[in-house]
Amino acid sequence: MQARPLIGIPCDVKPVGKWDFHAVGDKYIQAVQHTAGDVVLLPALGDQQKLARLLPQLDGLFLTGSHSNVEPRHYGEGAAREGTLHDPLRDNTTLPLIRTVLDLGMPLFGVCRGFQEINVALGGTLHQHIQELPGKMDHREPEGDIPTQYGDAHNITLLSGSLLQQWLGSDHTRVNSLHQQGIKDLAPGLTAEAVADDGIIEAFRIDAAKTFGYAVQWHPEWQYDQKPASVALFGAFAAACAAYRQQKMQP
Ligand SMILES: N[C@@H](CCC(=O)NCCCC(=O)O)C(=O)O
Repeated sequence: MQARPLIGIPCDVKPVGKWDFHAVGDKYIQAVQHTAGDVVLLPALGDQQKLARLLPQLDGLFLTGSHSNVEPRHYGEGAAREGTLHDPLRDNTTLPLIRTVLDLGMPLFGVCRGFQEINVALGGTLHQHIQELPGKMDHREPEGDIPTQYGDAHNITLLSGSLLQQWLGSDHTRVNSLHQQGIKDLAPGLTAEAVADDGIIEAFRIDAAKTFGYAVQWHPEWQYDQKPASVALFGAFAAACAAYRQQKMQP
């Protein structure tokens, strides 16, 4: 039996007691492990990390969400508000890694913070507090238990000609929402695929991606095998990772 693709997932750096740990949320690991391939957690070692030896072993990269924000200096803005949660080691790992895997043609799938990281890595910018902008909705997670927080929160419009419109056979769907940052300037080379009713971009494709290059602002890993958009997204990512591995195995 052919070995499954290997899918890299960069870790967050989170304090546990007095120590920093490199960690990834279980729901991300389960979604990727049950759809696309065997998960390989990538420690957030930033430029200490010599990924050159590891990258050739990988067949896809998945960027998770996180409560931490991308540091504004990465998109040319000043210091964030006092008390904002950042993860500089994750930034220093994912932002260069995004550009490297795109150069390699490796399938890339970003979720929430991962969606924002790809936009920043390719030259875009972010709103830092969407809910404070005139005419914008509050995209932050609702109060309540996990099923409430990850339940459908708002409509998104699937743009004409988008992959999501093709995959779902519809012009709209409903998604969960757990973020207060969002795309302000879409990076060059990204094409919006879906927008919220307030105009916030909720999905984009990476135009120059040689295989799968896609990211969404919501959380498809929640009920990854039940929600049609989740099944479509993880299915397309899985197929791309398998094809990428197959192509690498060619003599
Ligand atoms: N911090 C950013 C990104 C938000 C995000 O990824 N939320 C999910 C956190 C919990 C989880 O991993 O499910 C922002 O606030 O926009």
